[in-house]
Amino acid sequence: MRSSIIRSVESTLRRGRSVVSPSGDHLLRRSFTSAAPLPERKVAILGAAGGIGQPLSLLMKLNPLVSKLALYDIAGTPGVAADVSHINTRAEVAGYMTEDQIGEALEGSDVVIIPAGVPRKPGMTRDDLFNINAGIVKNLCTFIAKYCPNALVNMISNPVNSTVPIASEVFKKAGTYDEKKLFGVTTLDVVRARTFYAGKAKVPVADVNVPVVGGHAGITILPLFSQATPASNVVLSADEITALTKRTQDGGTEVVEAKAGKGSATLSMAYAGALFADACLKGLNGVPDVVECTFVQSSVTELPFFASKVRLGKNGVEEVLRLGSLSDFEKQGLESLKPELKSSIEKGIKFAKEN
Ligand SMILES: NC(=O)c1ccc[n+]([C@@H]2O[C@H](COP(=O)([O-])OP(=O)(O)OC[C@H]3O[C@@H](n4cnc5c(N)ncnc54)[C@H](O)[C@@H]3O)[C@@H](O)[C@H]2O)c1
Ligand SMILES: O=C(O)C[C@H](O)C(=O)O
Repeated sequence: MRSSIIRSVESTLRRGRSVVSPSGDHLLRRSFTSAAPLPERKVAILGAAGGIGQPLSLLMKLNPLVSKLALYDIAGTPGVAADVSHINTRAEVAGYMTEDQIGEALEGSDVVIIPAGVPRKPGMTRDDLFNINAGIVKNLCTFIAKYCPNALVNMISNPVNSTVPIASEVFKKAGTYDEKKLFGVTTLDVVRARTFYAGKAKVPVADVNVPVVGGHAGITILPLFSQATPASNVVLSADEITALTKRTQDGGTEVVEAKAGKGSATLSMAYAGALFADACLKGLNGVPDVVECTFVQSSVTELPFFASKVRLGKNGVEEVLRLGSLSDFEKQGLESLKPELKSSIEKGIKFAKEN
């Protein structure tokens, strides 16, 4: 017997409503209150045949805000595109492989999501991926500047703390940089913080919100549990907050170790990437009050890039929100993360300038 949730998803899709919401906790929340036709929106995924790329392609095919889905990878895209294209949802799917097809994949894109590059193995830091992924990201961003300079770019490839600055430099060189349109995807940190907090605070996970600020690597990931909602149903000790913070910071490593050499988070990342892309599409479509944490050009601290809550709108970033009040523990965490984040940002900028 078909469950009521499946009937509800189907009827939501028929009405052209959003299936995933940026807060991730109300799967069927409507993105529009009127029955106005949805605008055409093209999404391109670069690295679409990979561990993240495949489930992300599936989730974007399920998103009724997407009218065209372009799947690009250096290998394997025809199979992924053929497979996903059989799903009876709105998005028209096309697969592209090799650089002579990347222009067609990118042209007309509103949002470009980049999960291209190598993942970690146990014992590695995200920065250990720099040597390979910096070149991949730089090359892909050169094509973005050429074929879809106005697209919102969602950078997933690690190390995000460096790949976002690399992208900014490539776009600056090409004369296409718009700081409102470049995002490091840090949604997985928020997804993890929500899950871990709900377990300890004994509150329903679907209701939880926790801002995560800073960057996306180790101690640069700073969850603000003092701002978590709803309030905990049990008193959380300082030790418990420290443990929750550490678990959020080490969430990626927890998965890398559990996968024991077979890569890093792919399924939870695809979910998080789909939430963030959905938020970008809603912003572009004029849905009000779409707020997500993301790593962007920022003046919230003295660092040129920083993750914090950002209001998304028709042009991408509408407003970078301030951090709000922090506990003493979080203030300390903020000061401790700055040197590492600064050096990762500078490393990315230096690479892009010299190569
Ligand atoms: N931001 C985050 O929170 C987050 C979370 C998880 C993983 N990641 C990062 O995402 C990246 C991808 O992870 P994965 O598990 O999907 O890896 P994967 O190896 O499974 O897939 C990567 C894909 O990228 C493709 N690729 C390589 N070079 C390319 C190029 N020049 N153009 C297009 N495609 C190219 C590969 O063919 C492969 O299909 C890694 O760098 C990983 O560290 C980030
Ligand atoms: O940990 C990784 O290497 C992948 C990703 O950044 C994550 O947070 O899961």
